[in-house]
Amino acid sequence: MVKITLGLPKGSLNNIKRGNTYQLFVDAGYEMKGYEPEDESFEIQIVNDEDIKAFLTRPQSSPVELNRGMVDLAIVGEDWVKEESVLSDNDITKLGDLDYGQTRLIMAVPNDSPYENLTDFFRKNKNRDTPILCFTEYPNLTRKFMMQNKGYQEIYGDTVPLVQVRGLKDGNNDKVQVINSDGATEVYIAKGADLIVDNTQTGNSLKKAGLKELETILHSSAGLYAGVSCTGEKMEKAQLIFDQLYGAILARKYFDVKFNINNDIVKELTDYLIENKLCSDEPTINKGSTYSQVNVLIPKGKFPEMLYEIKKYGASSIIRSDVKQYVK
Ligand SMILES: Nc1ncnc2c1ncn2[C@@H]1O[C@H](COP(=O)(O)OP(=O)(O)OP(=O)(O)O)[C@@H](O)[C@H]1O
Ligand SMILES: O=P(O)(O)OC[C@H]1O[C@H](OP(=O)(O)OP(=O)(O)O)[C@H](O)[C@@H]1O
Repeated sequence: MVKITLGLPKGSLNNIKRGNTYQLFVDAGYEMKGYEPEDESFEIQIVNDEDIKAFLTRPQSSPVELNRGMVDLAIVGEDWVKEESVLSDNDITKLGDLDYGQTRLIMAVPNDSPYENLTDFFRKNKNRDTPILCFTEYPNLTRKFMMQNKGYQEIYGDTVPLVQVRGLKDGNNDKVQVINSDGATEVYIAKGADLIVDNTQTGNSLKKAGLKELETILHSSAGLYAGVSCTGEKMEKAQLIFDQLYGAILARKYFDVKFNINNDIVKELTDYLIENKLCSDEPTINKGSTYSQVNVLIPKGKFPEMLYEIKKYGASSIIRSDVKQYVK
């Protein structure tokens, strides 16, 4: 089988508190070396799947690498895929969402600012002499968002805010400037910026910096994305990897429950479980001489309700286990 190259994220998406990609792979049945959080190596070994060649990648670099065929597949936040594709179409295909790394990209100002939203901000700053400064790691999305704003259009028409990425400048409206930040973005307000655009998750960083949200630009979470070089057999393999990862994600939401019930009550109980969606398709029944063992897969949140009800049917020897994989 052909080898597939996979970019695995460093930073927040491999942080035990924020988005533990390493644990996801372990839960999905992959044996990994060199990707333990805070002890990552540049090359990562997936010991029990030699068809995958994995590299540690900064999420903000993954879209470029996917677009240029440097990696076939990558786990990356949707925010970075969108930041990369603002100016031109890309050939990145989303295989699916992985249900972690949830953040919002927001625009923020100091807590004591008088602005209600970005339109209000532009209107109230209409006559100032100095340029409006906005710092962000996402200059493309920020500029696009500003240009779509009603207040911006009223004052600056279809001019393009100046974007500066280090020495490189682009745009024709130097009254509104979007400047690239490489991190610790919220601190720029204390240093004189008017606006920042940054990710928020718990809201702690904004609170610490004394900032409030003015606008939400987008919601993001981690996903598995395929690049231009991921075709044919590689795409088939990519799909299998997604199914395996998603199986582990789905499994986290379910319990595997077994219990014994008198044979006389099996029919009534089966109807109850199916009607109340307390099993996937139907309960598995293992019939004995007097008692049957019933086995169901149920969403975790439904367990207390089910326990209460099956006790009324006389259930005994109730066993609840975690599920490692659930591929529907
Ligand atoms: N606090 C957070 N919680 C969960 N996910 C986050 C958080 N901050 C950023 N992310 C997501 O993690 C991905 C990586 O973010 P990004 O590379 O900007 O920062 P980082 O994790 O600090 O990495 P680095 O230290 O390499 O800059 C992005 O897709 C982003 O949406
Ligand atoms: O809402 P919160 O839970 O506080 O998370 C949001 C913070 O997390 C990220 O920063 P990170 O800590 O990765 O550092 P950075 O700003 O240097 O990228 C992001 O850029 C925010 O600053």
